[in-house]
Amino acid sequence: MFIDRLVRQIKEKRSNVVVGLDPRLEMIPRFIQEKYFQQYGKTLRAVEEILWEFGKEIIDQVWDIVPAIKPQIAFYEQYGIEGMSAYRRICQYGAQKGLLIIGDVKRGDIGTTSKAYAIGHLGKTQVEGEAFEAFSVDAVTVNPYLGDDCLKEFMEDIKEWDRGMFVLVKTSNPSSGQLQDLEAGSKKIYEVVAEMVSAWSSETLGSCGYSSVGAVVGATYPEQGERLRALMPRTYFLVPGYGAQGAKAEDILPCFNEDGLGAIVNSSRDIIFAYAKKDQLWKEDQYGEAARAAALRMREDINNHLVQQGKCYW
Ligand SMILES: O=C(O)c1cc(=O)[nH]c(=O)n1[C@@H]1O[C@H](COP(=O)(O)O)[C@@H](O)[C@H]1O
Repeated sequence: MFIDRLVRQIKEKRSNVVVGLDPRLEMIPRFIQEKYFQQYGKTLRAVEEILWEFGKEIIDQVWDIVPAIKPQIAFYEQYGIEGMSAYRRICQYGAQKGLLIIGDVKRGDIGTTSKAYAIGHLGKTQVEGEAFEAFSVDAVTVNPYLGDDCLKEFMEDIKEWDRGMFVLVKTSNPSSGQLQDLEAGSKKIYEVVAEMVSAWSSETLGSCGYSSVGAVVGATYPEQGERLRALMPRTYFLVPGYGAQGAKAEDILPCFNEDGLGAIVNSSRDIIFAYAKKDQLWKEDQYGEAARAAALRMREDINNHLVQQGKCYW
């Protein structure tokens, strides 16, 4: 099952780090941009190759030290078909390198439309009896705010194709409390969503004891993280917000269970653009090595904190 593959990789690599691929064109080293603008002109075709070369190098540098990468589709989609082509090439290459791919697509719509999203991003698209993997990845992020019938459609493809999903429960952004923290009867909205996710989680338990249906829980809200950990003991958390959004290792500790498992922590900008940080001495063409060093630092930071709490699996 997806979750067993994830936990196996976490243990083998002793790493709870997910590298987020959120490529911002203007931050990609100039020498890569110039190479392809010379070849293809200032076109979307050039951008496809720039996104591909940049992402491939990051993958080459981190595949052996992290269990998963999380390409954020918006950063590709904004460049149209060419951007989506780069997204697909990156997902396929990451999978070839043995990484689990979490497509950060944040989809969710009425049932029938969700089904089409699920087929495109998790399953196989049928054409006259022939099956094609369009963007198929190991897991996707899903927006649950249309309710259960939306999640049900993703569940079908998760079960059929052995995939996973991470459902937005408590997001990391500053305004996340505006709706998610509202009281609904005696509960907060995010607690109601957590109960929904927990129910779906129980249908896809792997042999590791966790479920292929996970939850997104922002690192920037440690108190809510603790509450959610108690509400969803068997649900794996995808925890964004470490690094650039200000969360530290101590903030993500409540998202882990006593067994040292239960959470994977994403960082995007701080890793992939580590070479450009003011306090670093990296040259532009060392951007991949800088990303590897940043991912290793993050792995050690989190592992040291887990050890101090007695929450480690090794
Ligand atoms: O689903 C997500 O991944 C996500 C949920 C959330 O609550 N907060 C959040 O930041 N994210 C994503 O996680 C990544 C964070 O990027 P950095 O802030 O650069 O580390 C972005 O791709 C966001 O879209």
